Amino acid sequence: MLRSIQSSLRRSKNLLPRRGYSSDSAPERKVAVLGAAGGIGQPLALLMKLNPLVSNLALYDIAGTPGVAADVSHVNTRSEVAGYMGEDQLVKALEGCDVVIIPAGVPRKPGMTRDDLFNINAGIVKSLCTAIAKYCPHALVNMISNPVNSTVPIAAEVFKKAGTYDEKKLFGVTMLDVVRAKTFYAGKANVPVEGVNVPVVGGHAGITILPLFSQATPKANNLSDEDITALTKRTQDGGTEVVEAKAGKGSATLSMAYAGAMFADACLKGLNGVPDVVECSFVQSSITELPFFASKVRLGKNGVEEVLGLGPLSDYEKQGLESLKPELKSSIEKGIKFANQS
Ligand SMILES: NC(=O)C1=CN([C@@H]2O[C@H](COP(=O)(O)OP(=O)(O)OC[C@H]3O[C@@H](n4cnc5c(N)ncnc54)[C@H](O)[C@@H]3O)[C@@H](O)[C@H]2O)C=CC1
Ligand SMILES: O=C([O-])CC(=O)C(=O)O
Repeated sequence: MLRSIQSSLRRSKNLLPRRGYSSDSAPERKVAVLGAAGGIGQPLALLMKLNPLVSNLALYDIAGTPGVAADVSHVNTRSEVAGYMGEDQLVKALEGCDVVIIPAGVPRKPGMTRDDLFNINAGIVKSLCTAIAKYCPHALVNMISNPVNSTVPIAAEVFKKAGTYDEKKLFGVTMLDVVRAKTFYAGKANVPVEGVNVPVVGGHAGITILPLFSQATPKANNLSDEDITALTKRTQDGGTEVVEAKAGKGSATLSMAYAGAMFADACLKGLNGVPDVVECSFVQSSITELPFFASKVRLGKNGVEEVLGLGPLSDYEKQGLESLKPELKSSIEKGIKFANQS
């Protein structure tokens, strides 16, 4: 069973190392999941337990982690698993971490925007990042908690205040937008999804999510302008599609855990010196006038090695880019303001 999960993950996109070393020679890497007992946290914990690049897996939450950790720890893979519960144990969870993944916070219910989560999640992210600055200031931080367009700027401000900010080490996880764009494109273009690539830029909410289908590979000649508009809208509304289908029981958890595990795996590969690891992420950026922006990023031994440019855009995408800027700008400013006044 494990073999078949691992080989299907390997087939789907190299969650396991491709080259350079086997799991026996992979360096020690500690990964923490903060919010590990939640809807995303639990399957993400399992997927990180399946990743042979991880040697220590720390599962932290305000409640429920002993059970999740005991359960996941029985899986016969490389990493040692430990559960930590409550603020007193946060230091132990964070000490020595190479990568910290944060899916802590409340999810949406039907009718809510991601920004409606700000009031609760901003405080959670702020306090977790304060602890990260103290106990593992050099870790790569993978921010999943929404609204990502604001929680990443909050994290940056907290780290700046603590004197530990390194823009190469802070990532908003927008991988689920890429996962969705690939799936929807493959379905519409009728091509095998395994070989599909679609960059998604901008941010992670509604129209700030801008999939660049003009750059999708393999090229599909069977898609009309209407198809591209529909694919764009479906990618932008993918989160809402799941929120509505779950009808009050939360938002995407399983697909998010998959996307989060893929992104953390890319970060670990970069840290380990695997060349040419490129994924989309919401990072500090100068490719537009906005201080944070999602785009393709090359990952390396220090985190972000290079923020890649947008590449050629279609007229439709150029329009989308201009339309998203005011909303993204105000979400970024909201995060910065919160971090500095509270
Ligand atoms: N970036 C993205 O693409 C996506 C982001 N999300 C976001 O991820 C977040 C989590 O979603 P779910 O796992 O579905 O929610 P959930 O409610 O199932 O789980 C959240 C977990 O966070 C924990 N938590 C709350 N405060 C905490 C704190 N101070 N320290 C540690 N843990 C804490 C809770 O105890 C709970 O176990 C939400 O904000 C959601 O909007 C969800 C899907 C996609
Ligand atoms: O839609 C939500 O609230 C959760 C999320 O960010 C996503 O699924 O993309």
